[in-house]
Amino acid sequence: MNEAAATTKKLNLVLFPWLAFGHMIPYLELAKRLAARGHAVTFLSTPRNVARLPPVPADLSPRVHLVALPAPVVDGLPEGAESTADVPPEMNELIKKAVDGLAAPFAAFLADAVADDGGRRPDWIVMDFCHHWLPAIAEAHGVPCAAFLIVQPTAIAFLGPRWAQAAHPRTTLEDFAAPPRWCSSFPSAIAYRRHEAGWAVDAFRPNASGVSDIERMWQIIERTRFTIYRSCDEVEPGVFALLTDLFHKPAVPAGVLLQPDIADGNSSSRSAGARSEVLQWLDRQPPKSTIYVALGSEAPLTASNLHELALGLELAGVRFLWAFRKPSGMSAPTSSTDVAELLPAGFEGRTRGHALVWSGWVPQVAVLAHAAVGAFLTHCGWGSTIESLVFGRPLVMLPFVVDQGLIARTMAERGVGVEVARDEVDGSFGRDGVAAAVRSVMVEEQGEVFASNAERLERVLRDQRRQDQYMDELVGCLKRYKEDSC
Ligand SMILES: O=c1ccn([C@@H]2O[C@H](COP(=O)(O)OP(=O)(O)O[C@H]3O[C@H](CO)[C@@H](O)[C@H](O)[C@H]3O)[C@@H](O)[C@H]2O)c(=O)[nH]1
Repeated sequence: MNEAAATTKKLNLVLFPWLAFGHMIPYLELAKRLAARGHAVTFLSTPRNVARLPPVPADLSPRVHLVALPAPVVDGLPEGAESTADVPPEMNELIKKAVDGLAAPFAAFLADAVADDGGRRPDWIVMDFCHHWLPAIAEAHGVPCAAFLIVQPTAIAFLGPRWAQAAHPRTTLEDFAAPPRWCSSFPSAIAYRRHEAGWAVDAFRPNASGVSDIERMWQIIERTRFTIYRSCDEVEPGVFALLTDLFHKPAVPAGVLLQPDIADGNSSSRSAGARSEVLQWLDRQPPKSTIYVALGSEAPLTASNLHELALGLELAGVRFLWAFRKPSGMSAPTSSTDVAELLPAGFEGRTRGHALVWSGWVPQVAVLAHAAVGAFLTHCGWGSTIESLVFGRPLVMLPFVVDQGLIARTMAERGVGVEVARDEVDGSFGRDGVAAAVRSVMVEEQGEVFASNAERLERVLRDQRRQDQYMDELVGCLKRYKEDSC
């Protein structure tokens, strides 16, 4: 193909995320950006997940095909459970078994697409961390694969490639509480705390799905041509060069993948009543007066953690909007009375007037875009952290599992927030620590430093031209690496 034809050629891509909405949504954002550049995308999942995805804008929908593979039956998985949102966190391994059960339907889908002479042959398959069986199927049909990982790139470097684990084996909590030798460019503070490191220890061990998470990820990175990440050098300077070096494969940024119209708070502030109720409450609060509190759905909070958090917010004496989730192991609150029962006695009465505890879905991006929000108390999921940075909201950080501790350390190093003080060994925290962290960001003088650092990063990340350039460069890689395997 000559150079001009290669530049204009439109690609046909298959995107296949992990069965979790925190993964499907950024994959859909990637799909939309590829479709906006004229490429065709087939988005694979299972029937209930496809039905629950947000709609694709009409101008892009002709080029984004949502395809539902039949959901496999997995022993122990409740009927209709097709994503991590449908099961308690301890059942996530069964969702991985469900992913593995998609190998045969995927093989049939690919054989059919490759055989089709109507132009459905994929140029690329882009997959998530857990589809370790997929590259072999794709190789048999001569279709190249790329990985798209939506956790923090710094955390992937910290967990390291296979050779690093062989050369410097890590098995204990202490091992993961120290900076790895292969990340000498990291600030020394970037490591798990002992109480968070159990997640990393477990990730290196085979789990109920039969394969460890790290083994899945290593195979994906090793057997694909390059790895795409949801981040950019402005957020994590130097990490892409480090990852390319560590894994001997190109590590390519996709940018922050935040929809500009949502980013401006438009589309998400209309529609469903529950959404607008939260935003209407924010409309009545003064500018930058309110801290938004949300700890994701996976945080292993205990009832006592929940009380200390509540009492800490009360003690801080600032306005707050709390996207309330029940601690795992308890049944989900269905009414405001249920929520009140999970909170300290009298809490709602004492905070009414300057706080809203909301147990339904919160339009988080629109909330973070709202002028009344001054900071975000977060579990440091990568999606939440990026959303906060794009709107220049400083962070009060309470990380628990996966990459969250490493994200918190990275953001503290960048000066955009502070962690809630915790016991180093058991991870417990108290109301005084919560109140001190909230006040240091929302009330005290040093809060201005966090806010101005966050605003500086916001300005850089809102440069849409730069973000578009990341996507154009990614498309360039898809074209280049299709011809020359790397
Ligand atoms: O009421 C809600 C609840 C969630 N969200 C959205 O849901 C996403 C949550 O994503 P994230 O912050 O990444 O949280 P989790 O899904 O809990 O995070 C898991 O996945 C992340 C990768 O995305 C990892 O970094 C985390 O460690 C892991 O726990 C965000 O886009 C939120 O805006 C809402 O809009 N409203």
